[in-house]
Amino acid sequence: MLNRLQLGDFRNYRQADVSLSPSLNVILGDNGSGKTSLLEAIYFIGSGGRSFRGGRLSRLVRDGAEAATLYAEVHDGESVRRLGVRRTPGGIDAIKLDGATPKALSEVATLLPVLALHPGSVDLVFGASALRRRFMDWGMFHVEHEFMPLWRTANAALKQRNALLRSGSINPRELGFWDQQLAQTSDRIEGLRRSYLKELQAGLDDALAVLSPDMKIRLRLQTGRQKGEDTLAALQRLRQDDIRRGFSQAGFHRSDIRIDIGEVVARDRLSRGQAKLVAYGMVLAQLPLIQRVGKVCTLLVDDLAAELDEEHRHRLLQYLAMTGHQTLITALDAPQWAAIVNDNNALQAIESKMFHVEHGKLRSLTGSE
Ligand SMILES: Nc1ncnc2c1ncn2[C@@H]1O[C@H](COP(=O)(O)OP(=O)(O)OP(=O)(O)O)[C@@H](O)[C@H]1O
Repeated sequence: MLNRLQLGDFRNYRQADVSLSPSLNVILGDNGSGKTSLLEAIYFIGSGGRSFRGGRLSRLVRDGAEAATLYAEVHDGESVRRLGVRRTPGGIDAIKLDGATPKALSEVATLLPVLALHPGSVDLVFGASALRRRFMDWGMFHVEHEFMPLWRTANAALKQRNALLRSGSINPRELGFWDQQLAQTSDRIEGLRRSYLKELQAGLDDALAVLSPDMKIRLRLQTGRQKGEDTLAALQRLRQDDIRRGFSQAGFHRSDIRIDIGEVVARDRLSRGQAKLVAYGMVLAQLPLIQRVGKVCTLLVDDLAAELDEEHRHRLLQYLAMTGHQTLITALDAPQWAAIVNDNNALQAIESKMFHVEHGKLRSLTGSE
């Protein structure tokens, strides 16, 4: 979990230094004050340099500044690790972990597992398949040791096969070799994803039992292949079409999570509000899986009041109070937060910290920092 975060020239923050509670952290501030940016900084560190809101990453650097700097003290269960990152508008140009220099921020992404519930989360239901693939692969990356090396091998095979398809002079034996490589690694990834989705389903059932007890959602891996066909057979069936298009149409990179409600595809049936609950449920379903391998997640919850009605906000907070993961949650002001917490005894019992942010200046309302 994240103990301490320092920011320099990140979005509208010139400087910030914050010591976080291991349980609940409430960030209060008006619209445009810097609440989301704080969550975004944490997500950036934990996700290997991504943002959960769209837009160009070059905009993370404060206007007029040369580079944004982020420094985090992360408790990884055994000791405190110190991570520093510098990002210029052009990209990350320095990383330090306990004095050493990792090659990429993604190399240290196991350090701080972060999940976010935010206005874009609903895209897990309505958005493109790539988002759902990334979502399940994120979980496997944290819980399944074999996954990352396997994914890298599969990705290399995919690149080689695609390059060959586009080369204009295709040696059938060489293509056959890459078919085998891509098919073998894809089938193994598919096996891991199927097991992962089974566990995720159990977590989703638990989360929805609190969030929206009447909603029964089923998750299944969708491969896009014909019934009874394995990846190698699909690659061979699609070979001529792949050559014409210049890319591979079967493999690990085409899987998707099919989300059903009853017998219907959820995105064709659910309202936007219901889809948000499903998406939140899916994100929360990752928490127990991460916990099982001895890790603690940092959960970022942005703009809850704008996202859910009162009843579902209440239910979500009830669930969060049960999870025991480090949470940061934003709200406009103390009365709004009080209304959100309302009579939630479980939440009131949690040791929390409260912060206020105004024009990129953060101050603690509970501690001495
Ligand atoms: N690169 C940048 N340099 C300076 N300011 C920036 C930069 N990028 C965004 N901002 C500004 O930072 C401010 C904080 O934005 P942020 O999204 O964190 O606000 P927020 O408190 O979450 O607001 P809301 O409640 O409206 O969601 C905004 O005024 C935004 O215009």
